[in-house]
Amino acid sequence: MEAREPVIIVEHLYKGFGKNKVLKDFSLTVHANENVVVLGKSGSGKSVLIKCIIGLLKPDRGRIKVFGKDIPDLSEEELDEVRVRIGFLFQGNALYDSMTVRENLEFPLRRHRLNQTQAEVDRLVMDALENVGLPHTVDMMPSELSGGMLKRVALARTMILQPDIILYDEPTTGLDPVTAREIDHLIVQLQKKFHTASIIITHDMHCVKNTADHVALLLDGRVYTEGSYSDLKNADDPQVRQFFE
Ligand SMILES: Nc1ncnc2c1ncn2[C@@H]1O[C@H](COP(=O)(O)OP(=O)(O)OP(=O)(O)O)[C@@H](O)[C@H]1O
Repeated sequence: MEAREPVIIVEHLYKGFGKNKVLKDFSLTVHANENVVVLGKSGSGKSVLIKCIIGLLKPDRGRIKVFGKDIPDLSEEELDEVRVRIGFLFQGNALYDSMTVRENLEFPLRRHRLNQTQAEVDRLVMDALENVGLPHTVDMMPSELSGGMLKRVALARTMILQPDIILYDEPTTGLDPVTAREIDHLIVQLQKKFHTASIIITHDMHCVKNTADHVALLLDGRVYTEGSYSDLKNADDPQVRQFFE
């Protein structure tokens, strides 16, 4: 993809549940090869935003375009074609406990690309694990891995279909500070290597500092302010400052 090509465009998005108006005139653009952090408090609507982007929730109003396609207008088949190009790193990793690391990584391949030989599958699994520095864990069970290793394996599984977009849901939550910084580093490393566009949902300010090309602060359902990490860090506005204290 061209470096500055917009891959996700959200315009004037409104989404509520009854009286609970969660997103109100929310707009955001993510370009190819760009890490955009959406910074917001718990319950501010970050997950609702992600679900609208991947077409799991229909907006009440507004436009969402991914790879130039109007998401709310797509059929389920068309949505599946878009979703294959979007990787998702879940907060809880979503690995299958009863499967080995290898089987967990093979899972998306078997689901989406049915005509690969076993040798090709093996190579893709090992490449994906090498990208996250864990080739030696291939025959281990998730229960044998630390929290940081589980996150890396989950990221390898997300990357195995070579997505153009990765959506990270609080990638460093629950990790110790050293491991959290390793995950930040890995996010940036993978972005540089594969030129993916990402939305990183977090309220970990170290993660913001280390990964963000652009930060959007979600407050009261809309982008309250946006800019670089240092733009936000140097802001005098108390609504922005609270995230740094
Ligand atoms: N399917 C739904 N039906 C009704 N209300 C919902 C639904 N999904 C989300 N909400 C409401 O939308 C609001 C925002 O929820 P959301 O999960 O997006 O928050 P969040 O910013 O991701 O929070 P957290 O950081 O705690 O995960 C909450 O008030 C939640 O109760």
